[in-house]
Amino acid sequence: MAERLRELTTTYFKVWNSHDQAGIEALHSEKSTLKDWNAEHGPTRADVAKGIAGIWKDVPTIKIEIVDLFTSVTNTCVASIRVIVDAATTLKVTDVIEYDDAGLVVRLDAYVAQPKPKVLFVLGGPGAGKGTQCAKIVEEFSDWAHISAGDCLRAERQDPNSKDGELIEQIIKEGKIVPVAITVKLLQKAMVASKKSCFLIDGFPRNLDNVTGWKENVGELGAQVCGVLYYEAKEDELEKRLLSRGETSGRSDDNIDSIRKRFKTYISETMPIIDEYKAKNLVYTVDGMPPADEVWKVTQGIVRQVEAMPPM
Ligand SMILES: Nc1ncnc2c1ncn2[C@@H]1O[C@H](COP(=O)(O)OP(=O)(O)OP(=O)(O)O)[C@@H](O)[C@H]1O
Ligand SMILES: Nc1ccn([C@@H]2O[C@H](COP(=O)(O)O)[C@@H](O)[C@H]2O)c(=O)n1
Repeated sequence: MAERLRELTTTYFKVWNSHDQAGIEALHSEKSTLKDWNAEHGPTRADVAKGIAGIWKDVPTIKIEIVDLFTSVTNTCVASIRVIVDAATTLKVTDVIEYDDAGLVVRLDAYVAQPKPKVLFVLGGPGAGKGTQCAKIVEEFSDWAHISAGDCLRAERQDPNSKDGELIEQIIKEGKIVPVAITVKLLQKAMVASKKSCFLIDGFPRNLDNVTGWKENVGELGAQVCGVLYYEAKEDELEKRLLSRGETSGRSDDNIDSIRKRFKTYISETMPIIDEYKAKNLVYTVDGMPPADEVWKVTQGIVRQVEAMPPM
């Protein structure tokens, strides 16, 4: 039975790829249905074939590749397939195909996997230019949203109804890291609200607790982490930048005491995380010392590279 189902299914996709309407009709039983994420055809084979021919007409380049076939003692074959729409678009689809005793398709249900959102973590010392570069990215690349963990926490602190506001304020002033249960919830809320497909998660993950919290709450099912965009700059330059920003930012941590505490936290808690990602070859290191427009040229190239990565 298993071998027969494999043969029938392989033949089915061969005919499908030849875009032969009469050929595909002949592989369906007289009473046959087809349902996918977009449409429903049947209950006759002529109607199903007409529906499939409509897809070929709309997308003449469309092809299907079999990834895997699953069989059992039933007369149903589950096919994991790749639907190659064009050079830029491939869909991961699972077809559940039920055959009759004559080997004709009586029912085909197709399910599409939603591509996972792409994520770039953005790290670097305080004042390294993360926010400045992220703002440029979202201006140039329309699929991307900039979500700053620090901004999320500052907004939460401002919310008079938040039970975490006071704790966040104390921790930010001390240059320490807020428990991830608070931060990751805010990040997820911002991701959902943005309706974008690619995310710059700025200032995260800052420590091991952040890494664990991301894995437990978002994880590999929730996002495709494409790497870490890491801005490297010297501490004395960063101190100058932050003191200058502090003249107008109104941030309670842009003062010399908090700045020094933030550096300490960065060295002891964030650097080891960056090193871990480096060991996994996931870090795009950018020299953050030159003027912002020069840093941008490098940043731009990296985002293009990440955009070109196949979705998972
Ligand atoms: N390449 C650069 N050269 C000089 N100044 C810069 C550069 N990039 C950013 N700045 C300035 O430095 C300050 C800090 O930049 P920015 O806010 O982008 O850093 P950040 O890494 O997001 O900081 P934080 O982690 O504290 O939020 C800002 O006043 C910004 O205008
Ligand atoms: N993952 C994070 C990010 C930030 N914080 C706290 O916010 C402060 C400001 O962050 P910026 O990225 O805007 O500089 C930071 O010093 C931390 O106190 C955090 O706890 N967790």
